[in-house]
Amino acid sequence: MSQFLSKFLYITKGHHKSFIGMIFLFLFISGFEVFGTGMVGSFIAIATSPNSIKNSYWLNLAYQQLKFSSEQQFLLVIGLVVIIAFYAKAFFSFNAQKVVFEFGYKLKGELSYKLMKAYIEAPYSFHLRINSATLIQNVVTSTDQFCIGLVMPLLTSISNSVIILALVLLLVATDITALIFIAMILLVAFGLLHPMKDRLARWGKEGWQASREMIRIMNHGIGGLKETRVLGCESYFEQQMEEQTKKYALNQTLAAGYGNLPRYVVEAFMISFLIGFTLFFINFSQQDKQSLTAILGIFALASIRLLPATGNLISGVNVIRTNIHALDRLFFDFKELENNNLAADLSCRKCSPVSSLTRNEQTTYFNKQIIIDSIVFQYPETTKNALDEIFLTINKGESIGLIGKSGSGKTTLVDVFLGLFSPQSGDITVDGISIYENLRSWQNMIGYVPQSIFLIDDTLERNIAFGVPDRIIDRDKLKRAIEMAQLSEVVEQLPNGIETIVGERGVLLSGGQRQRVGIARVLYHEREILVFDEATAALDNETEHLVTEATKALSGTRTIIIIAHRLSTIEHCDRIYQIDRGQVLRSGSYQEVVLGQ
Ligand SMILES: Nc1ncnc2c1ncn2[C@@H]1O[C@H](COP(=O)(O)OP(=O)(O)OP(=O)(O)O)[C@@H](O)[C@H]1O
Repeated sequence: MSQFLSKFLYITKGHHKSFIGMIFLFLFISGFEVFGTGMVGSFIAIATSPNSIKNSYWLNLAYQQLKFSSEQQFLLVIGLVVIIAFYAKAFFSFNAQKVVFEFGYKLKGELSYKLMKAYIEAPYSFHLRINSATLIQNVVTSTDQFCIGLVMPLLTSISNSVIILALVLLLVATDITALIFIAMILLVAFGLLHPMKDRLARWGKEGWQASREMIRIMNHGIGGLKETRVLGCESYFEQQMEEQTKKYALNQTLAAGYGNLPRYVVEAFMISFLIGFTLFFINFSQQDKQSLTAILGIFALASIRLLPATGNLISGVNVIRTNIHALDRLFFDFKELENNNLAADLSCRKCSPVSSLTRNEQTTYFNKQIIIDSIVFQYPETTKNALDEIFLTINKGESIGLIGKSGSGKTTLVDVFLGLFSPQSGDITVDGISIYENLRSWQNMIGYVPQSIFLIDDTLERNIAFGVPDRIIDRDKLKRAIEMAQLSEVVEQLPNGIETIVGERGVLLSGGQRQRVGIARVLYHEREILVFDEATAALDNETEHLVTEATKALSGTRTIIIIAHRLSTIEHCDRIYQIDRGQVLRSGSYQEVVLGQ
């Protein structure tokens, strides 16, 4: 319980005051509820026997003090008080419900946003370990389950508990025998809950896992649709999906179905109690039948209210148990990301906070030379260094070619250079200043064209001016970038020019066209240092020639680093580094390194 509480308080940081406010609101409403219910008992008692005014201390006091002239008049006023109390209760309950919904959905929105922000800003290494299906599942479903399946039921359960407690007190004040019966019923009801606790949590968790698997299977089957179709392995994914949908349906059915079981049992118990109590009263109590009518009046009404409140409380607790895994998931991710960021900051030796800098601000200046100085980098859970004291120098305006066998460390070197991985030792300096002093500023100088270009399902224009709001897209810059990336002809042929939607991951474009969009993107963003990771791999010979010409034209004005498999694309480079097992094997001009002259 204390663990639940500490996790809950951690996730709902900043909302604790609203929680306390709502609890007070529930207390206030239950006051109306109990007062109204108590008055109904008195109303029935006076209606059936006007003498009961004299038998009750409070009724008699009110009757005398307010100077009523007749019992009918008193009954009329009590009736009106009951009606007003219930209308007021209905009004406040409706608004309290609204407050609960507003709070729950607002919290869901906030958590989804916070989680997305935490994921997108998480160290790159975090994303190498976690499947994107889990992230989507957490942002969309786990936040839903936490807010709608845990926070809201928790609030309504608190409200129901307050009502139950108040009604029980009212019943106990009416007749002490009731205390024993009520205590027994509640004990049995909660006793029924206990053995189901772990099962409900398990069903909830397995249902969640099945829905995460469903997203993963969709990603795999549809994401690789071409391969799926050509290999004819649709049934493989269909079967996997069928398995998971069945698992999901089974677990959800069990959780939802058994979650309601105690409610029905309590209902049956309550009726047994009413009948049992009446029989007990008739046979053993010394009081007259009229007081039985009055007592039963209160009990019947209290039961009408007590029943749903108890049923709702039990269902609420069960819903919470089913969704408790969402609390664990969110807590785990928020904590892990917090620790990761802390660790990243610490391992980033001289790192200063970078978030205050926007993407175009720059405090790093590059006039002479970049030195990659004895960088050592090892991937987590591996024993070998992917980069082993690698040393490179890059002068401003130079074009550098990186070559080497597959697995030699070229991509890792570029990832460290881009600031995605923090090295275990060594440094990267720009004119003598470490890039780790302000990583964001360093990244603001770099444009990157990866092996596989990520295109959003949007217009060509938004894909090139990636991440720039429409209203500040610079059309001249866009036109220049399109021309330089040899895309003008492609744009002319597209049905809506730069307004053409390129489809998910750019499926409406050819591989070479996608690459050129990636190149146009870095050119649009006018970064000083350009990194091409096998950017020409998907180009046909003619386009490759055109793009190489374009990059060649940038030589001297930009500093360029190219990882190339086709040696012809780096012929024009000022210097070639041959990488082998995370170290520089050879360096020099194209003639020296590639041709061995
Ligand atoms: N996420 C990772 N976790 C563990 N090891 C990795 C990871 N990524 C790469 N490696 C390993 O690091 C080494 C260098 O890989 P890298 O991708 O940098 O090579 P590369 O020269 O770019 O290869 P290629 O030309 O095939 O792209 C390889 O041994 C590879 O297996």
